[in-house]
Amino acid sequence: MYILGVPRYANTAPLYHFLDEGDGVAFRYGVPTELNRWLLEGTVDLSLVSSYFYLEHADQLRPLPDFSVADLGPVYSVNLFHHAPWHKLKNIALTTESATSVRLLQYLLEADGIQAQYTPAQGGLELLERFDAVLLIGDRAITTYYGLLSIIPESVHQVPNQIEGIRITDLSMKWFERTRLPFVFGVWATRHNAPPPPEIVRRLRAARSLGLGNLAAVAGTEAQRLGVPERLMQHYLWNFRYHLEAPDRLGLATFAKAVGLPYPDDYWDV
Ligand SMILES: C=C(O[C@@H]1C=C(C(=O)O)C=C[C@H]1O)C(=O)O
Repeated sequence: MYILGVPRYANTAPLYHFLDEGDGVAFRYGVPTELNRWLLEGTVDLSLVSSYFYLEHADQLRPLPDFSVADLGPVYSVNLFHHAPWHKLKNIALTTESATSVRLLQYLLEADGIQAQYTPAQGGLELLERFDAVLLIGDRAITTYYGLLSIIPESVHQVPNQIEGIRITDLSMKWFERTRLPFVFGVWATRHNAPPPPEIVRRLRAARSLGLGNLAAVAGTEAQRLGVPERLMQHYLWNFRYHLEAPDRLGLATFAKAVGLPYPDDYWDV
């Protein structure tokens, strides 16, 4: 049985919604930090991994050439929630689900000359009683944001970045303001010694085509699962870049350089 590591997030549903288990393929669900670990351990064969984790373990992992969770500008689900202004942040609670966004946050703060203390913590906005800021990603970031919004704005230019004294800083937007590049949060990888079977990659690509071609159906399912309006989920999903195209690779290379890691530029030829 070939085991696929599947994220538990709405943001990857367009890739998996139309992918069937069976015919030699089984799913194992987890959050990015779990998937990262399982891929390295060998308990999954092909998986989404955090881009930062991939860069750190490029001696052992090689990505598919054309799969990513990336975006240009806002992502809406990698959010720092905080009361104090960005430049005053000292004491930050970090999601335990993410490798990439934790490193991205640290980079962005240090680039602005801010030295903060970081504490892994589980929870949501209640952590703001003990910390200056809390970093959330994925479904939790989306539902937390939605919980603060009293209306869904008509235009993206009306999405508030401060609600009832809580500031919402979108880390991908911050990255864009600094670099003018896309940000790659996740790639799909296998271990060096285990090339991806072409038939599986073909199935993944076919599922992605169906998912993106039928995005309203995918968004409908995910909106219901998370209890958010379909219109919000549709916009959230069509904003992603799922093909690791040249601008995304440039963004990834720039992130590697920013965090002092080599960028291998080495993908499976599949
Ligand atoms: C954009 C997101 O991307 C996810 C974030 C990841 C990370 O930060 O390590 C890894 C994979 C992505 O699916 C998100 O969950 O909000």
